[in-house]
Amino acid sequence: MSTGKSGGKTGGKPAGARDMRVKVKKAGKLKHSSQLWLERQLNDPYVKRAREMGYRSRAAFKLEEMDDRYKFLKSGQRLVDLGCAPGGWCQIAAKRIGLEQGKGYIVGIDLLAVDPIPGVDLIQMDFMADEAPALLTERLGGRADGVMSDMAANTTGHKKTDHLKIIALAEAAVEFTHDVLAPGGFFLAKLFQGGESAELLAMLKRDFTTVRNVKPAASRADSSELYVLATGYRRKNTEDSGRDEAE
Ligand SMILES: C[S@@+](CC[C@H](N)C(=O)[O-])C[C@H]1O[C@@H](n2cnc3c(N)ncnc32)[C@H](O)[C@@H]1O
Repeated sequence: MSTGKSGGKTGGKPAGARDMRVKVKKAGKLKHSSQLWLERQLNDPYVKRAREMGYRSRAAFKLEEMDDRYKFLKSGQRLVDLGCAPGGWCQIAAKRIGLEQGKGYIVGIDLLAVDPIPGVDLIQMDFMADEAPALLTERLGGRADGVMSDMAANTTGHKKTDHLKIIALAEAAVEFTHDVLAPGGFFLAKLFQGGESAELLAMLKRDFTTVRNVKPAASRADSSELYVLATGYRRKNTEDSGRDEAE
């Protein structure tokens, strides 16, 4: 397993960013944590850059940067985006697979409503709902070339609980991936550093040619957020294996 630190200092600035910190005065009923959040947003060069470039989230830069480095997004791919709101990853992926030129397909799912993105098929639903995997599979109408998950459950502030919640989401994403991914496909998911990831990573190493941990520069340095990128899917899909056994 290699840890791909994609260039530069993690949580650094995008090219061309200037220093001019904004401080938020304690206003009325604003809680201290909200004040800090607002201050961080106002001073975050990626937030500013995302606004300038018309990206819906600073997360867009994470996908852009990971793909610049590992080149897993390709023209004409069929992709699933789990936890897609507000749509930054969909925007980047759409450009890179040529969606506006009629190439490829993206289906995204989120608990939250997402404003339409040209060509992207959007579903508002809990991915953990029993019917979600079947609905996504039906919309895909065939194998996927990549499954991406940036899903993050609301944090409780309790580190261990938060880690277990994100692992549960990632495990469900892996299970779904086994049902839909085409041979050679990729899986990209958000994880957080912590003990429980080891088993998940071992599972992925069995089924993919290459498994990497990636911390893009746009991922805040003070966060334990980490992505796992698995490429070269080599396991037979559950559906196909079942068919083989029956034959
Ligand atoms: C960090 S945001 C994703 C940002 C997105 N990649 C972008 O570029 O705009 C995480 C998303 O995961 C979604 N999410 C968390 N749990 C989910 C679940 N069980 N089903 C569907 N979406 C979920 C949240 O609603 C949230 O919008």
